[in-house]
Amino acid sequence: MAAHDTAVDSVRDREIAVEQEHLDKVYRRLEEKIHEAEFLMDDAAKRGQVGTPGALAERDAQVFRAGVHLNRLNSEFEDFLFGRIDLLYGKDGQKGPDGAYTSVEPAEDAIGPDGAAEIGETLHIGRIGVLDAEYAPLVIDWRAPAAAAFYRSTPVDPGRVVRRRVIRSKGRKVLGVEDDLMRPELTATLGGAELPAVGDGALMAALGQARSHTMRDIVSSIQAEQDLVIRAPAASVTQVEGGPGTGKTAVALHRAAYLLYQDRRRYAGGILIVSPTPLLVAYTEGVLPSLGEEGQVAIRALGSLVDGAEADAYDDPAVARVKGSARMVRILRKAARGALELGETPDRLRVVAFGRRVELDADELKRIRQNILGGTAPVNLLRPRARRLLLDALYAKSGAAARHTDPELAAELRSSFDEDVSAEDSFLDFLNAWWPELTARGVLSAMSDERRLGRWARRVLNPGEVRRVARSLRRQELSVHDVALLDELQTLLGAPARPRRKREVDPLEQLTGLEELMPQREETQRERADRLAAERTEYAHVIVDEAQDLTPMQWRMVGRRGRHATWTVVGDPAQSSWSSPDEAAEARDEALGSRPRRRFSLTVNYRNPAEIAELAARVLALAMPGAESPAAVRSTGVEPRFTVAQDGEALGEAVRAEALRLLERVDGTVGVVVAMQRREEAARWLAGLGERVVALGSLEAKGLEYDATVVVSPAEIADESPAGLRVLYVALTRATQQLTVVSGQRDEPDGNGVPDLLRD
Ligand SMILES: Nc1ncnc2c1ncn2[C@@H]1O[C@H](COP(=O)(O)OP(=O)(O)OP(=O)(O)O)[C@@H](O)[C@H]1O
Repeated sequence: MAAHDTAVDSVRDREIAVEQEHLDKVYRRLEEKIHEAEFLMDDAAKRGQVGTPGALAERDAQVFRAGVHLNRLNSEFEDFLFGRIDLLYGKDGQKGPDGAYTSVEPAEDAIGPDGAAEIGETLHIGRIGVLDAEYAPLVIDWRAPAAAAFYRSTPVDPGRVVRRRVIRSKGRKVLGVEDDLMRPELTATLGGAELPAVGDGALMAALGQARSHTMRDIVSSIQAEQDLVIRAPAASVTQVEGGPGTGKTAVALHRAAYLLYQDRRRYAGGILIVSPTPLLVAYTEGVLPSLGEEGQVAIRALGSLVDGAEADAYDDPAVARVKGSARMVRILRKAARGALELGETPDRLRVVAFGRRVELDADELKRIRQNILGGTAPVNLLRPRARRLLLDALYAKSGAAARHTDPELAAELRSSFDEDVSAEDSFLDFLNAWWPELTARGVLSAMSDERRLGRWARRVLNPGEVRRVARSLRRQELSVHDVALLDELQTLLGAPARPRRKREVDPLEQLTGLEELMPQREETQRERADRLAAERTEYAHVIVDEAQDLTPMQWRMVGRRGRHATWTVVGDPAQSSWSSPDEAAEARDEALGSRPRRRFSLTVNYRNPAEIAELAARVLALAMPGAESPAAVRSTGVEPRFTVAQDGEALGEAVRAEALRLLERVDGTVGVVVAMQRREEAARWLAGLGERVVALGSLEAKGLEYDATVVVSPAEIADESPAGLRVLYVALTRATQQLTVVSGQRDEPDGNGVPDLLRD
């Protein structure tokens, strides 16, 4: 080893030892706190044995606090200290509108004339804050205002930061440090000794790591432009655009954690994160617990937003195009009302009142129905009105009204008439049949009858569209697009009155603190989020990921969940798989209303190496001429690979061989992206290759990433739908390291195997 390397290593070792010392101190403090918490619980349990109401209440409060504390400490114990900044002397910052400190300039005399500067303050940053026994911070929470400098400082705009350090640790052991000097021109000293810098920067180390099937948090390497979004004030709408791999999903998730930290009370109303697919939900939902949240956040796929529905099937593009379009609103309105006539609708009402037979015939009933439906109120909620108008008509027909002129007597007579008639079985049976309680599922399946749907969709859909939609609704399973229709129907029908669940009053149940501590009663974060979500119909903040993909009907569905919310909307128009972006934009504007918007854009691609980004840019130029690709932050020197296969069996063999080859070359995951109709076939091609490799339909690849990907037949993917080129762009931007494109004949590969669509 060269002398120079040895010297570097010894500096590194010394710096690691310095951080180890600090981490040890933090752990000692955490242990003290755990002992305190345990003592409190113990003490509380003893008091509990006394059993007086006062002691019980006190025990409850203490146990609760101790329990929460212990839970937090235990779950945050791993790897929670990750950063450090060394700052010049300066004034305390002032909070800007986004909660970050704005006044970050050093004091006037912080830097000497010769560029010498003494470090005035050192802050350590972690996933939660820890104070020492004197209440001085040992670690500050990454979301605290003072931590913003860790993310925002750059050599161009360093503020007070001289050195930013990322600390890597595992359990109690510090493994490494990576420094960035923000003011390399200074001769900075700390406690009289020169301030050293080691490592090549933490970002690159993070980006080069192998990918697993779940996303990691990026708290130790959030970049300045991302931090601005994460801490943007929650008022109104925060709109974020950025190309593939610019961290939109990561930023959206960290923003949820930040908002909760910053205003826990407000966001106890819940944060909803809407994701396009269950795969992306599964990929991202692990990120939040590691950020220390407690279940106020619900991550839902578009197909699971409606209670009781869990859809992940896709309609074929032609059907999806109709079902997602705002044209459906008119059809559903008709269906919700027309469905009243579906059963055996009686065409005559006969009752006996005051000893006489009174009857309404078909014409009279029809008029009454039209009168009731004149307004826009939800159909199920019109039932009381239906009852009243029927009674009015029966009363008028009975001639009883003529018997009394005295208003008081007339009113009495009328009410005893109503009582008489309403108690009659024949009247109740009639009402149930003539104005049945409708369910959204029932109406949706009524739409599967082609003739009926044709009537409801007259002048909205053409006969071909009616046929395809009706046929798709005859399938057993719900599709993702059906869910937005269900939600619309639920609004049009009005919720049937649901009996409120009564909570058993069990004194033990009320001891929330005990719940926290007893393992058998502990809810997982998922369960808690599910329960809170089920009880919630609206949220305090709604985050929409991959927003470019929401159809107009989906925007309406999501909009209902955030009528009074603030919003964060992240997306990339170039990745939109919806064929009519203008129509979707209109629906989005309707959902977001006139709230003011703040726009941000993210410009750096952290996922794809330059070699892959460059290939994808060719497709972007076809899909959206003039659109700019984000700049790739690194390059690997490995060019994308092209292979050619005949369609059919040879294609499967070529794909399998490529997947095997890539499995040997990367440590993490391999994703094989095929056109939607080849999904099942592709799963068979890859059978037995193990869990590291996954087959995906083109639409399922949204938002995900793999160490290596195989994109199968670009032409097939591009031809799938009018938005096919944009879907292909998504497919080509999933790899963090290596990409192989397998072409079939249809791709018209050239002599090098490069398909027509990907040629320069
Ligand atoms: N500051 C960062 N530090 C480390 N990794 C980062 C950073 N920002 C983004 N990444 C990584 O880059 C990858 C892409 O991020 P993410 O999936 O959030 O991008 P995206 O903009 O949502 O992409 P797409 O539009 O393709 O879905 C992820 O692996 C993420 O962890």
